[in-house]
Amino acid sequence: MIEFKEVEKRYPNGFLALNHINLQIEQGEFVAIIGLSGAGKSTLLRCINKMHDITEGTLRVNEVNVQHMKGKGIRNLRRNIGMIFQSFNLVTRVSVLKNVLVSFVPNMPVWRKVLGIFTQEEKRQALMALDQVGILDKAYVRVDQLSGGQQQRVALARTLAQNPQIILADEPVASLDPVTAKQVMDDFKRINKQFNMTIIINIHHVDLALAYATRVIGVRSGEIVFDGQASEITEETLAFIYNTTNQGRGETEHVMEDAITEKNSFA
Ligand SMILES: Nc1ncnc2c1ncn2[C@@H]1O[C@H](COP(=O)(O)OP(=O)(O)OP(=O)(O)O)[C@@H](O)[C@H]1O
Repeated sequence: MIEFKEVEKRYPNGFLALNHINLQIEQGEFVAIIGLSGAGKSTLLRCINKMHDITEGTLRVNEVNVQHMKGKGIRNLRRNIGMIFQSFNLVTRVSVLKNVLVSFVPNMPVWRKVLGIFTQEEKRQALMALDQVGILDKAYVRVDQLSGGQQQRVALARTLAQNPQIILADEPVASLDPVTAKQVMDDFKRINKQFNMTIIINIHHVDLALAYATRVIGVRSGEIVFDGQASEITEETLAFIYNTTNQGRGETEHVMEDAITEKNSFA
């Protein structure tokens, strides 16, 4: 379980990116985090695996307090939490299989790391992970010869080989075409069901969020303004999350007004 209690994240420059975050995510949930650009989605996600440190409150992952973790504790936390990025983060000049085998490196003795030697069991696990995302036939192909969707699947296989309980995905389909994006979301859904892995995705495509996630968290200006089932989301809720109602004046409106004022001052 992931548990935020009154969490705040203030960046070193003083900017308050997260405020009053109270959240419990149970093992096996499929959660989509939505909100405007700059709302705090990535910050929220990256606090979970300690890529960012929270500045107030408590954050626990499987009952363990994350903010006091150091060295080995952080490595153990990250072994249990896979992370997927929009940019795939693969080594493109080497084979798909080598990229997946890298997931075993944190557990390897130094001499094996230096020599890049992997056991038969590690190779078997890496190939199984590739099979789970449907690209086993690409195992010996160089990553730069794959499409964007295939590369994201390699990234997913690398995370799966690590056998985590939780997968955090930061805009995993943002750079993919709609059909490929759907295929990658299908992979996430299948993995979520098959292995009861918790999946938490930051996503700009609201239609995909509603179609795939069972729970949706709406973030606006660093605060959670919606937390519920995807089926509960209405047009009004979305307008509120995305700040397009009369309830709040969005930054866009200010910018538009400033632009009009500026234009008139030149008239
Ligand atoms: N290192 C940093 N120092 C100061 N402010 C930061 C830092 N990183 C992010 N921010 C600010 O924190 C806010 C939240 O950023 P974050 O990246 O979490 O938003 P987001 O909702 O993920 O946006 P996007 O959808 O564009 O990725 C933004 O206003 C951003 O400018």
